[in-house]
Amino acid sequence: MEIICNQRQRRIQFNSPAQTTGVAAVLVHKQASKQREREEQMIIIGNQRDYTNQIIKGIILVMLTVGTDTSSMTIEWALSLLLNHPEVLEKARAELNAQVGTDRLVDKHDLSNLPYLHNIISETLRLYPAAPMLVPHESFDDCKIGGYNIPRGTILLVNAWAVHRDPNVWDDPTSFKPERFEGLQVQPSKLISFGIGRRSCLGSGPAQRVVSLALGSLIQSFDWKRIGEEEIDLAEGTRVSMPKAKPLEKTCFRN
Ligand code: HEM
Repeated sequence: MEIICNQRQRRIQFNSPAQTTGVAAVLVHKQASKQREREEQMIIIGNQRDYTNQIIKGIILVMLTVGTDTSSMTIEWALSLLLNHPEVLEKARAELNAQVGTDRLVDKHDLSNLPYLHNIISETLRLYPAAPMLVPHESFDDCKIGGYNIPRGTILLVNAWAVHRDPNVWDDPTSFKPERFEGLQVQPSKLISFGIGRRSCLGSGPAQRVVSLALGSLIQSFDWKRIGEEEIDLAEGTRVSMPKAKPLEKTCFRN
């Protein structure tokens, strides 16, 4: 991260062609123009906060860390669920074959035609939210939640995992049923894998697209009939080892 920031700064210093795509480039570029204006090492956004080198690096590191584990974990859970629900996998494959065909991998233009794939991802995020307790929030005023008086300044955790498995909210909550989302506009307060409100996940749109593309390509590429063997083929001759599908409930939270 240090290297990226320094390199961007050097480019600006030596008047290299401005590259203003990518978060690092945009932030460092803004910093440099303000720097020239104010001859200081900081930029002020909204007169509220100084964005120093350290803060820029922090922002980028947070984006990288919160964006990678969450997405890869969701893809892993989705694969695991598909391995244990071959009928769902077959339906997803049929949708991909019909909408994308078999001579190329899914791309971003296909995503709007793949509702069942989206339902699989929603159902995966419902059963295995990557952030089961979201992130801690602090009440900025006295308030009442579920009949409890919460004083201002209390750290609050939201148990998304429990909301997603609440039988008062979902039918047959512990079963993996992507069909439950068919033709359904889910209330935002029911499916809160990306949080809710002003501090909800900034990357929810891109994250859903990335997960859809990765999962769709995997479904297309795997030689699914051979699951259970020690190794299976991915597209273009890559081989990966593949453990036999195990019952999921042994590895996750319990109600
Ligand atoms: C499946 C993938 C992801 C899941 C499940 C997820 C989930 C979440 C959750 C639960 C929160 C906290 C919301 C709250 O407490 O109300 C959050 C915040 C955040 N997420 Fe994600 N996230 C994902 C991917 C990403 C990606 C790809 C990025 C960006 C590259 C990203 C950027 C952020 C940021 C910046 C915040 C903080 C927002 C704020 O505090 O205002 N996330 N995410």
